[in-house]
Amino acid sequence: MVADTPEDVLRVRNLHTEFYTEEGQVNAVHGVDFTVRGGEVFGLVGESGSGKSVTALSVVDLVEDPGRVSEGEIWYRNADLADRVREDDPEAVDGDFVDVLRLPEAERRALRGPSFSMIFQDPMSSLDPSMTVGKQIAEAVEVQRRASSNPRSTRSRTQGYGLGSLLVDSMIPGRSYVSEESMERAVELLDLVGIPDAEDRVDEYPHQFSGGMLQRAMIAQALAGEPDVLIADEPTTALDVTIQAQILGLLRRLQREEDMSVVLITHNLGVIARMADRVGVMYAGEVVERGTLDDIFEDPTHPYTHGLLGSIPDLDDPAERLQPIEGNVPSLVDAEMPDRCYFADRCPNAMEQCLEKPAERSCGGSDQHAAKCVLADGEYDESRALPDDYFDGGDDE
Ligand SMILES: Nc1ncnc2c1ncn2[C@@H]1O[C@H](COP(=O)(O)OP(=O)(O)OP(=O)(O)O)[C@@H](O)[C@H]1O
Ligand code: NI
Repeated sequence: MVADTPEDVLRVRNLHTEFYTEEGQVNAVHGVDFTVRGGEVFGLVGESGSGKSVTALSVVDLVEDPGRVSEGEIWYRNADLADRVREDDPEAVDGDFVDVLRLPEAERRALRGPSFSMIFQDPMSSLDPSMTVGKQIAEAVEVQRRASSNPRSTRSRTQGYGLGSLLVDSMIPGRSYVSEESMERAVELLDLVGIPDAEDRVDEYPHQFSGGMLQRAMIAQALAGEPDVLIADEPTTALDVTIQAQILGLLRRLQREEDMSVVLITHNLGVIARMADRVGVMYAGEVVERGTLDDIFEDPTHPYTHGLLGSIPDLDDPAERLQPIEGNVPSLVDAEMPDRCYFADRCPNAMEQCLEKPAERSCGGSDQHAAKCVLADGEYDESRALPDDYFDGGDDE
């Protein structure tokens, strides 16, 4: 399938994910919109706590208690799935797209592997230390095989052959089953991700692998289901620079060769610059700016994006320049969230208009370039600037 303009694979709309804690409702993801196209790298960037991971976990249905997706739509393009679902729940289908948030639990879980797959900063969050690397990958292959052997049967899907239930099965001693074929595929996958002597290493345990090799093994496991979308959450943060570059190169190569979309989550704009086709910038649970790599790097609109890019030098204290933006990530506790632009108290360009919550506006430039900021379609007006001490002792600390 060759298309001139890549089609959307994922359309996330107005996503809200909240945690219900003793401190109150935490709005980790608060009205997030973004689109991922076929075969691209979509970068999600933002400071710690901005909601990148929770956004990703919401897509793959791994948000843990006390968290819950409370609102929004996650449209995933999959014609077969759309055909199957249409009859039972026409509301959940739009052309070839299915809103996965409306799928029954088991059906949703079954997407993990063949549709969406996720890798993390710590490979040991995905790998079991007590099982050989090869066997773990082979098991992930089995999941895919079972899924594709019966692609049109809603019934078999709803019985759930998600990775979770499979892992539970395999934990019963003697019950674990992987075919020779799957094991061979595991060797292929280890080879594909650049593990030398894959044939031998397939029988080794995770502790026999170096950090970089473990990361590769986790990627192999994530690829076993031949996912349409691979979500990589800070996949290289824990690695030294050389290995980091290798893993990023690997992800790029795989994304091209396997025609897979990658959602790359990082707080490192260097990684984004090197990898991403399009970018979403997150702040306080929102995507505050999105666009092509050029839009974001050459023509950033939101002062937060400027701040991340380091284009606002801190003249008062050069030592602080390593810290991207002054001030703290705001509280996401619902009751403490102000009814205005969440960035206004840190914004060098805050104006009276910013005391109202900004809607997303088009920035001009590429048609995908948009920002939740009054500067997207207006000029900075010094005469309406908020005084420097406006927020001191006000609704913020
Ligand atoms: N299990 C949880 N319980 C309560 N709050 C949570 C939980 N998980 C995440 N949050 C909240 O959700 C917000 C977003 O967290 P998230 O992990 O998505 O940030 P992030 O952008 O991925 O940051 P980092 O770069 O540090 O990984 C945080 O403010 C955090 O307090
Ligand atoms: Ni995170």
